This record gives sequence, structure tokens and C-alpha cells, in this order.
Amino acid sequence: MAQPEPKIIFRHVNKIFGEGPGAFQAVKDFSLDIAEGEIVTVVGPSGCGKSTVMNIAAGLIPLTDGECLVHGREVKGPGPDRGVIFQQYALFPWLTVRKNVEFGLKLKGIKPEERRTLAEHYIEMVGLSDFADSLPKMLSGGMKQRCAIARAYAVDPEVLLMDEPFGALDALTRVRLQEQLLETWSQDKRTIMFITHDVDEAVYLANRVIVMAARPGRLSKIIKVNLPYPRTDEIRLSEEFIRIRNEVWRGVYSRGADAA
Ligand SMILES: Nc1ncnc2c1ncn2[C@@H]1O[C@H](COP(=O)(O)OP(=O)(O)OP(=O)(O)O)[C@@H](O)[C@H]1O
Repeated sequence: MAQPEPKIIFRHVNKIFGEGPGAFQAVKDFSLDIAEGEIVTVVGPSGCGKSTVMNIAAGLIPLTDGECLVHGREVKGPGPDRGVIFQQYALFPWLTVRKNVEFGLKLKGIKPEERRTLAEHYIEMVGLSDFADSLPKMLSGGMKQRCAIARAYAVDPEVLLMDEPFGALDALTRVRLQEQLLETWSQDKRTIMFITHDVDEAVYLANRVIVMAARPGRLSKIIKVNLPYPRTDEIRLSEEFIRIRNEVWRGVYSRGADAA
């Protein structure tokens, strides 16, 4: 049987910032296939190019050479097929939760009535119904991030690109949002590429953990997470979880991981 085409493909991607003597190679020969419905987490020391590869897939920065394809299409710029979520919530401060969630739907040309219904659905999904008419400044960090997630989901992207989305949150909120993300994923099996500095988070969420190394930024290791979904609290305490976490930890922090 033919294998389905990967949802995201990086083929020998290089990224060099600047030119001439000041040129800097941020990513070197990065190749990775991400299957449809897969959750891939990306970890690695600061500056190893995690955000750069994700921004290339998001179409926010061009690659220098190589190829990046999403659903078989070469990435040429941002598009509604890719929902991007950053650590900083990037909400419009002058718009309510509802209007923030509706924003992308408006850009997609969806009519007001349908916009409202869709926004309500996703606001409810992230548990913010009571705050639909609140401005972002009235929300906690976790609530803002839930609003950003609802906004990304509302436009129904084929893939979600998440760059340390829970990085600024307290530990408890973070765990709740991890659980919520997996719960939503269990229903729609969207393809997710998720950057984190938190090794536990990387293992808890992923089908595979991608470990990157720095100078130059490159893929150093792929670690398969053979733990069943749904992932319960007990899983975090299981021997297999701890074994994988230690393997990822060694991959990220072993001497030489950040030196070519
Ligand atoms: N626009 C830019 N111009 C020049 N250099 C850049 C630019 N953007 C990123 N870099 C450099 O490229 C390298 C990779 O950056 P990137 O942000 O992708 O790393 P990262 O792994 O996401 O880091 P962190 O974990 O700290 O967020 C870094 O050394 C960074 O300084």
C-alpha cells in the first residue's frame, strides 16, 4: 500500500541570515517529514534554529536553499492552511475575545452569522465562553493563550505551528493547556509542530521528539515516543516516560550537542 504523503516536508533546508562576512548560518541541511495527524515537538539549546525552521514552514521567512512543502505545496508565504501560535499571545488588545477569534474568519470571507457561530464554538472549546466579550487586558496569561489557540483553530488550518506557546505560563496552567491540546487533537488529529524548552512537555505531547543542536543549527536526533494516547497523569510517572525524557534530556544537554 502506498504511504500517504507527509503533511510537512523539509528537504535539505539551509538558512543563512545576512550576506558576505557577516553572514550567519542559522540552519544547516535540515530534513524532516511530518506525517498527517502527527504531533512533533522540537527541542534544543537556545539559538539552534527551532524558531527559524518553524518560521520557514509558516512562510514568515524564506529559506536560503532546500525545500519546504506543506500538504504538497511549496511554502511561499503565510496562509490560512497554517495556524501559527507564539509565546506572546499576539492578540489585538482593542478587540474582545470574540472579535479576536472572528478576525481570521473575516479575512477568509466568512459571513458574519457563520463567523459568530464558529467563534462561539471555539471559544467554548477553550473554556472562555464567560469572557467572550472581555478585552485581552482583562484575561490572565493562560486565558490569553487559550484565546490565541481558539483563534488559530477557528480558521481550520491543516497544520498548527506552535512556538513555545505555553512558555510564559505557570506550571499548572501549562499542564492544563497540554491536556486540552491533546484532547482537541484526539478529536481532529490535526498535524502539529510544537517548539518547547520543556523536555517533559515535549515527551508528553509528541509522537516524535526532534532534538536540534546549535552552531550550526541542525537536526541531531529523532526520538520516537511509544506511549499510548490519551496520555494520563500516570503516564508522566511511568518508567517508559522517564526513560524517554532522560534520552531527550541527554540529547539536548550532552556535551557537544551545541558545538559542531
Ligand atoms: N533575522 C535574523 N537575523 C540574523 N540572525 C538571526 C535572525 N533570526 C535568528 N537569527 C539567529 O539564528 C539563530 C537561530 O535562531 P532561532 O530563533 O531560530 O533559535 P531558537 O532555537 O528558536 O532559539 P530560542 O530557543 O532561544 O528561541 C540564532 O543564533 C539567532 O541569533
